[in-house]
Amino acid sequence: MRSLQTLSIVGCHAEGEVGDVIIGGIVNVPGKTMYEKMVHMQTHKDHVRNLVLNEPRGRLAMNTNLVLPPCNPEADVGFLIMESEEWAPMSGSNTICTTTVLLETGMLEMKEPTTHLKLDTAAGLVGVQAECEGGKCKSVTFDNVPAFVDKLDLQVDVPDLGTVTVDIAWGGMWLAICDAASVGLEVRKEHAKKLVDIGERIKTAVQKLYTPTHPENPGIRGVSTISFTEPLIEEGDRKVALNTVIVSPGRHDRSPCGTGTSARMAVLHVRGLLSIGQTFVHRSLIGSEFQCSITDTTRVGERNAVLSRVKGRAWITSHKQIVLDPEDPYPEGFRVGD
Ligand SMILES: O=C(O)[C@H]1NCC[C@@H]1O
Repeated sequence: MRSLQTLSIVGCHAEGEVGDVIIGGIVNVPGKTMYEKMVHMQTHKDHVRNLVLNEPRGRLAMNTNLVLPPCNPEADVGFLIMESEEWAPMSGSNTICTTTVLLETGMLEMKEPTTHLKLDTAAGLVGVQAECEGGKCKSVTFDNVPAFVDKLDLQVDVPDLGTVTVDIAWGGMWLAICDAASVGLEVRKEHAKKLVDIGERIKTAVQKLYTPTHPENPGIRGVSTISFTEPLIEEGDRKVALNTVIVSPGRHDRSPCGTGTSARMAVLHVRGLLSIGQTFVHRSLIGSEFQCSITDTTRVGERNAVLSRVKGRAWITSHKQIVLDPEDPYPEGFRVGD
């Protein structure tokens, strides 16, 4: 069969959030770093992201990862992350999916009971520890790039809503973090549509007001997602909280969101609510969990930052090939906004 593009993909989800993985069909991407490769794809090959994520091949609530040889000599493998509106520098659920696929397909050697890997991402090197048993990757723990607070209590005027207070933090992506109760909402499925609607409106207002910039890479700028949070509660010696992250153009992350979790841990640490080594469990809208902690503090440029560890699970859901017929009238797919 003739095809303008043939991509071999392993379907996967981490704690409910889809992170498919392209394991074949794209031979090389120019660039000396994963960040340069990401920018190359963004600039010259964004049609790949559209092809896999838009209808009729994709859908709004999913991501796709592209496995590549690493640039950093310390890394075992590199990967780029495609989300509905952007190429993300880093993503927690996608790290867990990509690791699971690499090990369960034999692309990288699985060592039981523990496989240690270093993944090269556009945001930096991410250390991964996979607990493996009987050929299954039972869980993936990753040491995220340093997370830090950019602004606490930023006041933003949101049309038809009023003044909303958010924290701005970096956890591999830039997030606005907002107490759900402060806008009259709760993190539960009954409020899912309202959370999306109000979340997108707050995020747009934040984007107009303020642009956070990564101190080590000025190309990484601007808030991508918003996390609505419920208060921290104590469960024995663990701290537990519910959150949901709204991913543009308007849907819930099904997982607790790894980048959001690291960003929230940075905020909790600065506010004196989470100390180094304490277990933090972050729950999603569907009740799935990441087990997390702060392992240490560090510096990023002039800022205090935390080293955060996040653990979650992923499952392979399919093996498929995506093709593009040269006569397909929608080579980049479409969205209808419903
Ligand atoms: O886990 C995360 O970091 C993410 N999940 C999908 C959107 C975010 O990248």
